[in-house]
Amino acid sequence: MTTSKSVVIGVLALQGAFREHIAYFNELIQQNPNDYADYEFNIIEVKTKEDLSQCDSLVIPGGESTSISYIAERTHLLPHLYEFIADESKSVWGTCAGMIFLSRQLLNGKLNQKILGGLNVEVSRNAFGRQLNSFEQPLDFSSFIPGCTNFPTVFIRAPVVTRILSNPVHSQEEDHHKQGVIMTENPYVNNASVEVLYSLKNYDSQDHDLIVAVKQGHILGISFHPELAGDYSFHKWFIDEFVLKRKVHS
Ligand SMILES: NC(=O)CC[C@H](N)C(=O)O
Repeated sequence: MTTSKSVVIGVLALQGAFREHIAYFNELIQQNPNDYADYEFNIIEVKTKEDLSQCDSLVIPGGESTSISYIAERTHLLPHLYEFIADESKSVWGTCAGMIFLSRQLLNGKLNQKILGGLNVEVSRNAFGRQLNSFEQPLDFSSFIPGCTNFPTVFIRAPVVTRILSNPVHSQEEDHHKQGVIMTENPYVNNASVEVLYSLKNYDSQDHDLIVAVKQGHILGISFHPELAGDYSFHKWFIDEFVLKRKVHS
């Protein structure tokens, strides 16, 4: 008899679209029994440090990054989140507000908003302006997700990555003297290199590219909401390329 390996994926359940992520993971695991025959998955809500301590992987959903930060602080979860994302045997995925929460520097944070660090990037919240508060666009992610040529992305008051920060940290680039710029208080610095997975090309009036998906070692950050796409490809790729690779190698 073979015993299956237990894998726990936690979804931070303080605020935002955590139920949708949990449903997507459960459905895709059910629909792909052959791929996951060796594993027993448990997808759990994370609200406390006890929940977090069970997890091999953590997903931080979209929602409102200020609320997620304030609740994490009020419930004393922040130091445990700092520690979790610094553990490179784990995998971490932030979507939309979750990516904001994982950044090392935030251009337009709210007063006392905290960020976890982990991704050596600068992020801007609500970066698409009023008329594009929310939009949907099919994108070709096949350069990193095999066969995923037409993923229905949903952007809702979405952030973008405005800068890749250098490593080690140079204090002069951190702009902490500028009003509204928030820096992480987490001492952890991710030493893997930041890979830009996807940019929207020539996006604004000055033809800038807008970075909407990045990977840095064990951490993934994306600007949009894959748990509203009606397509499990992104969740499957996260399990296959992040969760199981880390789990197997740890
Ligand atoms: N859909 C989202 O997660 C929006 C993010 C939100 N604008 C924030 O700042 O947190």
